[in-house]
Amino acid sequence: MDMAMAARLGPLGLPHAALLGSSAAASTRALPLAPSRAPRLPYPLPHFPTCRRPSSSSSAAAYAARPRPRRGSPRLLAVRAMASGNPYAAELAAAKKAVTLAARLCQAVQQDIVHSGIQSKADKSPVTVADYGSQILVSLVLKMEVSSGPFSLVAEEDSEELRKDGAEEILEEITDLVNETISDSGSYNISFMKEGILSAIDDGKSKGGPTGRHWVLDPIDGTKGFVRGDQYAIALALLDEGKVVLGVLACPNLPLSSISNPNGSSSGGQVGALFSATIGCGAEVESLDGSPPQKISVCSIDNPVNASFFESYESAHSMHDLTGSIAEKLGVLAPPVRIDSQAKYGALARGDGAIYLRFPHKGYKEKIWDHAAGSIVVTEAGGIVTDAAGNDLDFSKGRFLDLDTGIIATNKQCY
Ligand SMILES: Nc1ncnc2c1ncn2[C@@H]1O[C@H](COP(=O)(O)O)[C@@H](O)[C@H]1OP(=O)(O)O
Ligand SMILES: [Mg+2]
Repeated sequence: MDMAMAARLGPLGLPHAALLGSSAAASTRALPLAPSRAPRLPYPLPHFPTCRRPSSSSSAAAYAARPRPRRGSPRLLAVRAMASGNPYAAELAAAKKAVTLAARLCQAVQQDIVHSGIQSKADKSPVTVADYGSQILVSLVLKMEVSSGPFSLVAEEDSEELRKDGAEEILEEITDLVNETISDSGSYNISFMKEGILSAIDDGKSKGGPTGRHWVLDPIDGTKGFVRGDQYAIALALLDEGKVVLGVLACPNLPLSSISNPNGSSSGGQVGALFSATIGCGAEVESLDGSPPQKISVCSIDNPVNASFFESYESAHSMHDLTGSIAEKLGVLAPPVRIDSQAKYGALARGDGAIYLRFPHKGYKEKIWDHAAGSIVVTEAGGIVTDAAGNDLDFSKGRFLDLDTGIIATNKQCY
């Protein structure tokens, strides 16, 4: 970086040199573990038939007549979208449905990991199952719910490992878990064979780019937090002509009430938050169990002395010494709040804290699925998300973000 650039004031009113400079230690406040919830699915699961369409006419009639939640057809949803003035309302409804289903699958697996103590062993297969399972569910639900135009999904996983010899058992587990989650939800009378499961994963191979529409998915953002039994998110966004136009963040372990005061819960300790935002329509939060959405906005703190700031729980993901130093220069007095995943963007968007600082170690390339959903949730809540040089994040360049300076999210007063 040249001296002229370093001398210019950057985000947070600091010179760029201060944003990219060196260290100061800081004490931390980590978000306490979310209260555990009873698993909704056993794991590992018993094996189910891979196709469960009812065969006899009487069981078919009973199956068809079972109580199911009401949902609109894609055409009806599109009409509602136009009527409500939100041109992406159908996509938003589909996105919420997709991540809610994926969150159920992930919660079941996380409960099993935590209860069995698997996280202390080298066996990563439960995480793998949840990662793939989440991506498959989101891919399948989007394809079933959003019928207009070609389907493009930029997502983290592909099926290469699952197609290798020796992966049959884990593929069967994933297939069963996906089918069981769909069946339990009561939303669809359908189940999938292994080939359908593999191709749903591979739908996520899109390269994205500046033209057309692309869904962007991190099936489990914050894998480390997921394995620890802590925070993680299912993050889904929609790009239209290179811009993020919609984002949803399912945060199954995030308290519904503010985490700025972990002892002062106002919603009975309920966990499981679903953040959503559509361009020009603001941001909302609702419970993953289906409470009505409520508008959210970033906090109005204008003096960093009164601010708290978020950063990665993992020091391998963001340089804690650098962020500590930036916070010190800003005059922030509170210790950092360290939590995993894009749950940080959600918490910032509803005003739980004022600043999120992310400075990965040199050489790390940020992927678009790690910021697309979170950034629109924050900007639609009235906040700002830029790189450390003050540039907007550019999601139109393919699977990676073209930046190497770190990311800052905050409200307009502190920026
Ligand atoms: N070395 C790294 N530096 C920065 N981020 C990383 C690194 N390794 C993985 N990540 C990603 O950082 C994100 C989590 O960041 P945070 O620390 O804010 O929770 C995840 O997307 C995680 O990937 P993954 O989604 O595979 O877990
Ligand atoms: Mg991620």
